[in-house]
Amino acid sequence: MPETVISAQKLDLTFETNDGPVHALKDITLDITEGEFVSLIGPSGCGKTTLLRVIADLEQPTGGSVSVNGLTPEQARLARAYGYVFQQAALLPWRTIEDNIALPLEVMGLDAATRTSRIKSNLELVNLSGFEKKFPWQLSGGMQQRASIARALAVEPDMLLMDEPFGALDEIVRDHLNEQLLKLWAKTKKTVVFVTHSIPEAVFLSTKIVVMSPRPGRIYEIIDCSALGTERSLDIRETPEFLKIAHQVREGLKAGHSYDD
Ligand SMILES: Nc1ncnc2c1ncn2[C@@H]1O[C@H](COP(=O)(O)OP(=O)(O)OP(=O)(O)O)[C@@H](O)[C@H]1O
Repeated sequence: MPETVISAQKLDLTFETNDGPVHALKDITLDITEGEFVSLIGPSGCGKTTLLRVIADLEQPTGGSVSVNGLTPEQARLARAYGYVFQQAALLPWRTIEDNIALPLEVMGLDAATRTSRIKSNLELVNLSGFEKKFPWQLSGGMQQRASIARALAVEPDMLLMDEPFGALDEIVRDHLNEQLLKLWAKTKKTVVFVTHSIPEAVFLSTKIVVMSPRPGRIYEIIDCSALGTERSLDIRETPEFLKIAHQVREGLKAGHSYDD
């Protein structure tokens, strides 16, 4: 049996703002097992990013609990259990690609030889070998995101937390990166938690889709995508199985949303 690596139990988070409390997460209970690819999907403001940030110890819940690899989020952060990839690549413009990837490795105190070998192997993984001496601005948006994925992987985390990493890219580049990410996931066997607004992206990538709804942010439905198998090419998007799951997600989003309006 695969192990549960992320477990959220009755998670609640209310932000106190000048306009009053904002109930960002309500009663979130979710288990993610090792090696799963889980997407969080839902309309703007339903708490996707907040949930990811709670897992990453960037926000503190006001109720309930989360464990990551059996640790508290803080312990898991200190143990570098996960790499975090943001919507914008967030690479330092004055550092080359290799120096950007080296940064967290320097913070970890790794020696130069280990740093060099991790930079090399992770740039290979994201098909960016040969670009180590370039600066971020010399790379396309898609390449910059691949570099930021390499940086996240270089610390050798068990899991990747990805907050709309391809949201700012055009659809053709996004399709390509989705295919590459799926290959990378198959190769590295990391557990991935992935925030997206895109139904096709969620269905294409995921083993499980968490449909969320807003005000307060909560889980409306969890949809299993294992019927699509793990070997997926973009052509799969034309198949009845794919369209059926996409329809189910769309219906879930509609139903979850209308609940409030
Ligand atoms: N630091 C904060 N202070 C106050 N309110 C916040 C804070 N962070 C998020 N919120 C509010 O919490 C709710 C959930 O926000 P969150 O960013 O998690 O949603 P989301 O589903 O990721 O949205 P999007 O798809 O637009 O990124 C929103 O109403 C948002 O305004």
